[in-house]
Formats: sequence, structure tokens, C-alpha cells
Amino acid sequence: MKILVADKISPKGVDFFKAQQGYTVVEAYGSSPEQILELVKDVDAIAVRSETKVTAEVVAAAPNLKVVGRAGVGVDNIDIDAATERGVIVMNTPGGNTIATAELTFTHMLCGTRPIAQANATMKGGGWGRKQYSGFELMGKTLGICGFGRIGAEVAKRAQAFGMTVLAYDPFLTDARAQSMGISKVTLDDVIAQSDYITVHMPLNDETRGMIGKDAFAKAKDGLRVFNCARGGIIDEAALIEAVQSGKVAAAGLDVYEGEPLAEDSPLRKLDNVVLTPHLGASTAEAQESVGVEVAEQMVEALNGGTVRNAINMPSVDAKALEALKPYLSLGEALGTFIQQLGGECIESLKITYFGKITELDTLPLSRAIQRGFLKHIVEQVNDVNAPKKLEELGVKVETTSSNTDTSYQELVEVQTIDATGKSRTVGGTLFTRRQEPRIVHIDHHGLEVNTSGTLLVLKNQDVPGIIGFIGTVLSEDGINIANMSLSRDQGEGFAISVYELDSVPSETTQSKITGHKDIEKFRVIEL
Ligand SMILES: NC(=O)c1ccc[n+]([C@@H]2O[C@H](COP(=O)([O-])OP(=O)(O)OC[C@H]3O[C@@H](n4cnc5c(N)ncnc54)[C@H](O)[C@@H]3O)[C@@H](O)[C@H]2O)c1
Ligand SMILES: O=C(O)[C@H](O)COP(=O)(O)O
Repeated sequence: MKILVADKISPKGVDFFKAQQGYTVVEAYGSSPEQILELVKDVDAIAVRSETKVTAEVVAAAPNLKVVGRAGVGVDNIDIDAATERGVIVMNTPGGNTIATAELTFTHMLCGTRPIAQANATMKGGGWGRKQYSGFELMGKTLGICGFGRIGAEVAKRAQAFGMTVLAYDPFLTDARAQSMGISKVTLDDVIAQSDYITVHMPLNDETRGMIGKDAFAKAKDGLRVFNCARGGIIDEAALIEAVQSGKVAAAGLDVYEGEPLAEDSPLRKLDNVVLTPHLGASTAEAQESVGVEVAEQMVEALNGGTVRNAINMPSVDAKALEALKPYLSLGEALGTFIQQLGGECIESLKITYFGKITELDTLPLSRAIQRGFLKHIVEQVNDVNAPKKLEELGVKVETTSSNTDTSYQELVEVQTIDATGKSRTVGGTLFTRRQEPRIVHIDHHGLEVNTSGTLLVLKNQDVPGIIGFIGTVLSEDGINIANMSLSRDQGEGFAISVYELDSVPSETTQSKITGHKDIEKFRVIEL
């Protein structure tokens, strides 16, 4: 495996890569976009922080690329869509720099309350300035936190320790969590109208870009103090500059910017009551060691075919849950591959239903395995990362449900296809013998028992004598052994469904002989 470490991550993380047998590590910090395109030509994985941009062009230039690892939280420097389309796993290390960033945020809040940075600059210039640098207290003030995730919550705890009242705006924050943290869950308008301090802790996207802008400053209290240690652009820079210049905003602290590095001539650099740091949130020894080692471990585990942790573009499952799911994954893949070949062409919908005990597990990886299996014979380079996207591109709608309807099995996975004419085909599978052996247990609700590997001949015929003998004869003339056979008779309708497990695929001639038999309505050769 060849790993490109494109941004400076902890030496312990780099050493972890180097310690792996058969791994080659290229460390190339501060490379230009052109150099990156050249460097990724033969790499299996790229480790980055926020500097290197993993664009669609970079993904396209790296045919062997399997994993992009981000030693940190934000993945806005990685083109997730391009990576997903190619089946490249993108992973981050979400918790490792939470405390570092919460502490930097709090440092900014303190600096925006007591003019430490400004006083320090005066002192270094030979001055004293005791009178001009008096400040305020945090005690008794209201802090509004927009984005109450890992970092937002840590900032809240620190603010409470300083005697602040905390309001939070986060559409995903539950009442129970707000209550247990002793904070008030409010609307964005309330945060803006009631806060003395506002800090933002969410990703930058179309919803959050400019969330604190001209309108917000107009509705805010006079003398508001604002802080952004999340992503540049959540607080609109032009609006902030205006609000600081007009005195509406009394102080601000920024660690992140709309463009990084911040332009040398940015007006922000000239505002006395705005304290700036160069994207230092995660830059502590502890955080860097944590995210550097974590990203290296996660990447190696994924590259070696183990558990995929903290992936952005596929379900992440912990090792224990994955162990419990393992036997189901090969069943799922086989059911997907089977139904794609049984369902025929122009399939518009793929419905997955889980029954019984399996509904207690996290079935997301299993649903991915079914989708991957479905695409196995029709799309090249499909994996759990890109399977949903490939199905979407093919116009196949995927629906997954859990049902509490009783079946004859302790647990059952059912996969149904519906084609453009509305015709539906269904296959069901379960695990036999203490959950280890995958079996197909029905086709279109006709009970059978079929193994989930190799070549299958699926037959629908009139339920008349001589069919099994005929199939045995034509296959033996072709030199093909039958390993197993399962039969389901529908006496009411007078036909039978049978599945023959074969040692190899029947020749064209044999298949024409089967087609020619007057009592055989249809058959399919299915390769699992
Ligand atoms: N300055 C730095 O060096 C630094 C370091 C670490 C993280 N960060 C950034 O800080 C941000 C927060 O990181 P985190 O680890 O707390 O992430 P997190 O995922 O734990 O929390 C983000 C929170 O934002 C909320 N959210 C999402 N959309 C929202 C919206 N429209 N309105 C309000 N809330 C919304 C989510 O519900 C979530 O609770 C990220 O952007 C991350 O990239 C910056
Ligand atoms: O999202 C993050 O984790 C931070 O922005 C840290 O970025 P960095 O690794 O480039 O310091």
C-alpha cells in the first residue's frame, strides 16, 4: 500500500503507517495542486488536514485510491461526491480535537471580554495603557451557541462554569439533551435577540453560510460579541466588518475565514477590537496526537479490509456490531445478485424488508451489501461506498423497511424488484444453523432451500413427470454435475419452481435444449 501524507499530521501517526508491513509512505507537505496531481498517481490512500484540497481532479488522477483520511473534523477540503462516485472511502476523526477547539473558542471569548491581545501589543511596544484596557465580566452574561454538537457542548460547560446563561440553536438538539445540559433550546431569532455573546459551531453549508450576517446584526443587542472557530463564512465577514466599525459589535474573535490564508490586506486585520488567529482550533499537541494516530489507525484498518470507522460516505459500524452482522453480509450480497438476475431488465425499484430478530441489529451495512450485490454483474468497481449512488444513476429507487409481521423464520431478509412494466420478483433468505449458513428460502414466496454461491439454474415448469430426468440428462450430456436441488410445487396452479445448484454454467446448446422443452415455461441461469 502506498500512502501520501499530504499535510503535516502527528509523527506518531506517520510512524504507525511506516510500521505496517508492505506500506510505503510519502510525506509531501505544502505541495502545490499540480504537485498533488502528480503525487497521487499511484497511491492507495491520502492523509490530509485542512490544507490539501482533494478535488474531483485529484480523485480522477489517483486510479488506485481507496481511502482519504482527514486528521480532524471538517471535510470541506475533500470532494465527497467525486470520492463516493469512485467508491473511495472518506473518513475523519470527529472527537479528537473537540477540547482543543472548545478551549480556543473560550480563549477568544475571554480575549473579547478583556483586551489581553491589545494590551500585550501595547506592552511589547513599550507602552503601559492601564486606562484604555479595562474590560467586562463573563459572569451574568448570555451566551448564544449556534450548533450544539461536540464543540458547542464543551463551550457551554465552560461558559456555565463562568456563570453565563447558555442558549442554544441547533435543529438537531433534543429537549432532553438541552435539559440535561442545563441550557435553553431556542430559535435562531431568540439567540440573536437575547445574546450578549454568540459563538458558532457547525459545518459551513448552504444553510449556515452567512447565518450571522447583516440582518442578524440589525436584530442583535448593541455591543454584541461574536466568535467563529468553526468555518469561515458562517459569520458574514463584510457584515461583521461593518458591524464592528459602526460599534454594533463590540468585539469579535475569529479563527477561520472565508478565504484561507486570510488576505494580507483584509480589513479584518485593521480592526482593533477583532482578535484573529490563523485556524489554530485543533493545533494543540494533545489534539494533533489524537487525530494523527486515530486517522492512521482507521486508514490502515480500512485498507486491510477491516472495520471502517468514521466514514463520511458509508455506514460506520463498530467492531462488535460488525462481527454480529458478518454472516448476514454474504447473505445480503447473494440476495442482491440473485434478484438482479431474476428480475431481468429495466428494474425501477428495489425494496428491502427485514423481518424478525435481524431488525434488532444495525441493518445499514446489510442494505449496502444487498445493493452492492445487485450491481455486481452490471457495474464495474462497485463497493459499499458508491453502490447507492450507482443505483440512483441507473434510476433504481431503493426502499428499506423493517416489518414485525411473523414469518416461518426467526429472521428473514426479503428483496423485491419491480420493473418498468410493474412486474415484481421477490427472493427471501435467512441464516441456518446457529446463524452461520446463508440460504435462499423462497423465490416469489415459493418455499425452497438453496445455497448462496456458485451457479444456479432456476426453472418454472408445468408440474408433470419427467422434467427432473430431462434436466439431469441434458446437463450430464454437457458434463455438468448437479450439486444440489430444491423443488417447490404449486399444486393449485399446476406448476413447479426448481433450483439446481450446478458445478458450472450450461453451454448455449444445453440452454437451447432447455428452452425447447414444451413443459418448461422459463428458466434463468444465475451466477452468484
Ligand atoms: N477551528 C478549528 O480548527 C476547528 C477544529 C475542529 C472543528 N472545527 C469545525 O467546528 C465545527 C463543529 O465541529 P463539531 O466537532 O462540534 O461538529 P459536530 O458535528 O459535533 O456539531 C455540529 C453541530 O451543528 C449542528 N448543525 C448542523 N446544521 C445546523 C444548522 N443549519 N443550524 C444549527 N446547527 C446546525 C449539528 O446538529 C451539530 O450538532 C465544524 O465545522 C468543524 O469543521 C474547527
Ligand atoms: O475541522 C477541523 O478539524 C479543523 O478545522 C482543524 O483543521 P486542521 O487540521 O487543518 O487544523
